[in-house]
This record gives sequence, C-alpha cells and structure tokens, in this order.
Amino acid sequence: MTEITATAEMQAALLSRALPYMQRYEHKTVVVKYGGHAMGDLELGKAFARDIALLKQSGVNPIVVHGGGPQIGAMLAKMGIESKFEGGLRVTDQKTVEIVEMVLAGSINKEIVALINAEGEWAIGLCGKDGNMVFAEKARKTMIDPDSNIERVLDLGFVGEPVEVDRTLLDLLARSEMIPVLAPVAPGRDGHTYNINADTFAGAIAGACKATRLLFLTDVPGVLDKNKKLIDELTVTEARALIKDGTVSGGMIPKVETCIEAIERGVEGVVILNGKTPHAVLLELFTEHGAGTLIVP
Ligand SMILES: Nc1ncnc2c1ncn2[C@@H]1O[C@H](COP(=O)(O)OP(=O)(O)O)[C@@H](O)[C@H]1O
Ligand SMILES: CC(=O)N[C@@H](CCC(=O)OP(=O)(O)O)C(=O)O
Repeated sequence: MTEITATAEMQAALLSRALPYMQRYEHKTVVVKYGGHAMGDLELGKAFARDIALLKQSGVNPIVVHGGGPQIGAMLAKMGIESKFEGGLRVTDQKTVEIVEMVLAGSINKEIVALINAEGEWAIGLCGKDGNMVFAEKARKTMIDPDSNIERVLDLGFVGEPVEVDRTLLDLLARSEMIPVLAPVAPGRDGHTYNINADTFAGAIAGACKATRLLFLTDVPGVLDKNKKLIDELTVTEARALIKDGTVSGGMIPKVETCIEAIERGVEGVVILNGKTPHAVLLELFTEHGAGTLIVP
C-alpha cells in the first residue's frame, strides 16, 4: 500500500467512526462553558474556536458561555483591589461589578468572538442584558462554618443567581448562522448589574435551552478524588458527598453544583474536562474517547 492510500484509509476510518456521533448531535444544543483557567494560550484558544466553528458547520447548535475569573483578578490587582472569594464565589461590591462587566462582557467576550470569526464563522458576543435573556437576583448562599459547624448566610454583594431565562434570542440565533458567545453578567429587576458565576450561568442557559450536552472546560482533567486521581463518573449523590466532605472545594463547588442542577433539569450529559487538551470539545463529542468526569443521575 502506498503512503497516500494508507493516509486516505486512516482518514476514512476516522471519519466513519466520527459520523455516528456527528449525526447524534445534529440540530441538538451543546452548551460549552469555557473557563478562565482554560484560556490564556493563543494556540489553545484557536483550537477551541476551530472546534466551535466545526460544531456549527456539522449542524450542531453550539452556545459558548465563558468565564474569566483569573483575568478579572488580574485587572482588580492592577487597580489595587484584592480578590476575595467565599464558597468559590467572588465577593462583589459596586466597583468590582463594574470591572467584572468590563472584563467579561468587554475584552474577553470580544476576544472569543474574534477567534471564532477568524475560523470563518459568525459569532456574536452577548451578555444576560441583551434581548432580556437573563434576569438575576441577589444570590442567597449559606456556608457551614468549619470551626463552629453553624450555618452562616454569606453576603456576596452584587453576586447574582439567574432567576429568569428568556430563550427567544437564543432560539433565533440557533436558526441562523450565528454562534452566541455569552458573558455571565445580567441585570436584576431592581436595576442593579449582577456578577454571576460562569458555571451557574451556563447551567441556567443549558436548562432553559434543553441542551443535550453541557461541557465544562477547565484546567484540571475533571473532578479529582482525595488522592488527586481522576473520577471518571459521579452520581448526583456522590457529587453532593464530595462537596460536603471538602474533596471538592473552591471554583469546583459551583461547577459540581451546576452539574447536579443541570442533570435534575433534564440536561442529558454533563462533563467536566480539561480545556488545556487541544480540541477537547471535538474529542469529547465526536469520539469514543470521552475524557473527564461524567456526572450521571
Ligand atoms: N476535587 C477537585 N477536583 C478538581 N479540581 C478541584 C477540586 N477541588 C477544587 N478544585 C479546584 O477547582 C479549580 C477549577 O475551578 P475554577 O478555578 O473555577 O476554574 P474555571 O476558571 O475553569 O471555572 C481547579 O483548578 C482546582 O484547583
Ligand atoms: C460570582 C463570581 O464568582 N463570578 C465570577 C465570574 C467569572 C467566572 O465564573 O469565571 P471562571 O469560570 O473563569 O471561574 C468571578 O467574578 O470570577
């Protein structure tokens, strides 16, 4: 066999394996949460954008929700403001929410839009404010104090939880050439702007759009156990126990909580995976080598 025929055969074999997966997701909504920790490397960013473009070209309806925690932290530090987190959420005063909106809905959102458009697609950058897409309310979070074991209410300032999602604009975009890229900022009916954890925002969008898949791209291979080993599959009950016993902490808490809620709202498959692996999205959706942690009912 010549080298050319061998390559052609390999490509044909690859395609024939990918095709059933491609058909499975045709016309289906896939929400991809692109975490701030998975960003930063231009080549990886381009590979991510290529994957999103390819999903759209294959007839899938991709919706990108992005974070930007580290980038917000860097901007706050430049302005002499210290970042403070409680339960994985940023304590957000008025000055902070202004910077959060500027970094998320401004620079990061447009960078991702530009990367996808450079792949020949039509991405459009939006946040919860556009088209009345998302309305938020002040988050009411509680935490068990590890010293006293007493539950305490957290005052996180202008941190919001999505309470209303209107999918009119997203449905319109799904029927068009456009790929929505969403920043997790939304207004409240009280007139304030709220900073929403990007995982929570992605979960609300996936739930409202009845997404077939919700993928979380982060900087770790998935949920790790106490010995830092990857957990391939987690039930909702096991996931809750890992938060309770502290195995899951920091930014992984809102991610796992969102996975649980998304499963309960009927999203078919929720996966936490390493966004630092080039083409993580394509490999997850279109090959049998699903990576990361799959959350199951
Ligand atoms: N059990 C766990 N398994 C994996 N990561 C964990 C776990 N507990 C805490 N983490 C932390 O959660 C981080 C991912 O969340 P986060 O920093 O919010 O990322 P992103 O910006 O991608 O949303 C990991 O880098 C890790 O430090
Ligand atoms: C309330 C809250 O914590 N909001 C987040 C929003 C960005 C985000 O979630 O970014 P990652 O996905 O990169 O972590 C923040 O201010 O950092």
